[in-house]
Amino acid sequence: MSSLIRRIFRAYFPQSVPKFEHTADSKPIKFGILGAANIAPLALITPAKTHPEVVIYAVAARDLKRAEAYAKMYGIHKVYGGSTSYQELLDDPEIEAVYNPLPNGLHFEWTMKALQAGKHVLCEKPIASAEETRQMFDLADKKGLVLLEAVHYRFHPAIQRVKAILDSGELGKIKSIDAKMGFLAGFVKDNDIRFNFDLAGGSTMDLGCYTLNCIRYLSSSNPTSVISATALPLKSANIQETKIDRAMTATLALPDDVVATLDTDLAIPWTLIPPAKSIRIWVEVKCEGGDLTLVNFVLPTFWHSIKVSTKAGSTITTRTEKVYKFADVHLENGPGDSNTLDLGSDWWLTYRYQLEAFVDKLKGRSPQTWITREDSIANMEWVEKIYEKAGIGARPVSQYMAETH
Ligand SMILES: NC(=O)C1=CN([C@@H]2O[C@H](COP(=O)(O)OP(=O)(O)OC[C@H]3O[C@@H](n4cnc5c(N)ncnc54)[C@H](OP(=O)(O)O)[C@@H]3O)[C@@H](O)[C@H]2O)C=CC1
Ligand SMILES: O=C1OC[C@@H](O)[C@H](O)[C@H]1O
Repeated sequence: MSSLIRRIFRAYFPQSVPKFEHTADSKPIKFGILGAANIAPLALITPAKTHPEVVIYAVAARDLKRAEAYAKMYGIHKVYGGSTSYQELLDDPEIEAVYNPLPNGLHFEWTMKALQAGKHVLCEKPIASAEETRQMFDLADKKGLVLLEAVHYRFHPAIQRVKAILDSGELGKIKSIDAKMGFLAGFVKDNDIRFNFDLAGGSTMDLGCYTLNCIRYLSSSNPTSVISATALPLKSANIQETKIDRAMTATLALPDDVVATLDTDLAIPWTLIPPAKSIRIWVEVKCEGGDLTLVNFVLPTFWHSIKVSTKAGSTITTRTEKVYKFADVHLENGPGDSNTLDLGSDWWLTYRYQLEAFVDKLKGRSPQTWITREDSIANMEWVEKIYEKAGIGARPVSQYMAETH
């Protein structure tokens, strides 16, 4: 328990760990944030405090007062406010990298504009439609800029350890993968961007992008078909949006007779949750020689558990692993540099590992993990196929006519 509290404390109050000071020579990368977004403190501002090569330099918000209050609260030097503030931030020559945590439906427009302005971009998940994603990476490539979809959980050693166990053959061939992510009702409010169809909301976009990504990552494959997909609409007195999937259940066929299911829910009814399942963020892989379950694959820093059961005849042997930093992990032929084992601390959030990789890429170093263009595009293709199969259609694409040169 004490290490749980210590991890959470250090993750949220990185001032408590040995500090570094930026010097005139250190020339940190100046980041600008588009929007005074709820997620930015956890996903970038706090992780940046322990990265010696990063400074969160500016924030833009549609309302100046909101931008000012946000900047004050998080110690951000420069503020842009008002209806033209996002573009003004992009035009700031001091800024080298832009974090785009806008609603999903605005990712395409503002990432394209950021790339046009010559900025590297860390764009929140789910990145955009598959076709838009292609255009975003084409432009990034053309401009020689870094673009990364913030699929943060993939940068953490816990999921990489799970992948290494599966790839090692210890459990034999994969038969099925079941990935779930959901929140109890009330966590997401009716007016949240996640329940707004025009802003490309829905649980498959918000949570399904993780579960699908996890299925694709652990199986090292893309689905071959969507066998079934059922969307549950949001039943709310305030929202009559039938195209918003409060919840989605989909079954996917994968190569080699692997079957996967994903389950997402932005408002799980309280009565349906037995206490043991109250953390509804897990992936379970059944193999010919045993099973593996990772509980809390998305935010493993706080707490997670990797349970591995191997079968030998009628004997089942079970062990539990926890992997908070790379030094804890056995990654045979693991990805990235040979100094992987030195990377990270047990309190590093997935976002801190992700920031390390983003900066490494930007500096021309070799990141420990990367989410490739192909990975981002394939994930969105299958999100769209799930929506089509469920009969509620893919999310609307942006009306923004991008300059692509
Ligand atoms: N990586 C992760 O773990 C997480 C990722 N996310 C992703 O981050 C993104 C933002 O999520 P979250 O921080 O919860 O979102 P917020 O509700 O905080 O919205 C983000 C910003 O969007 C801006 N915005 C611009 N136009 C609109 C509009 N028409 N309606 C509403 N907001 C608008 C607002 O900017 P302004 O301040 O200028 O008004 C707001 O600050 C999403 O893509 C989500 O999927 C979210 C949570 C976790
Ligand atoms: O990690 C997350 O948890 C909460 C979700 O609603 C959010 O969008 C997601 O990225």
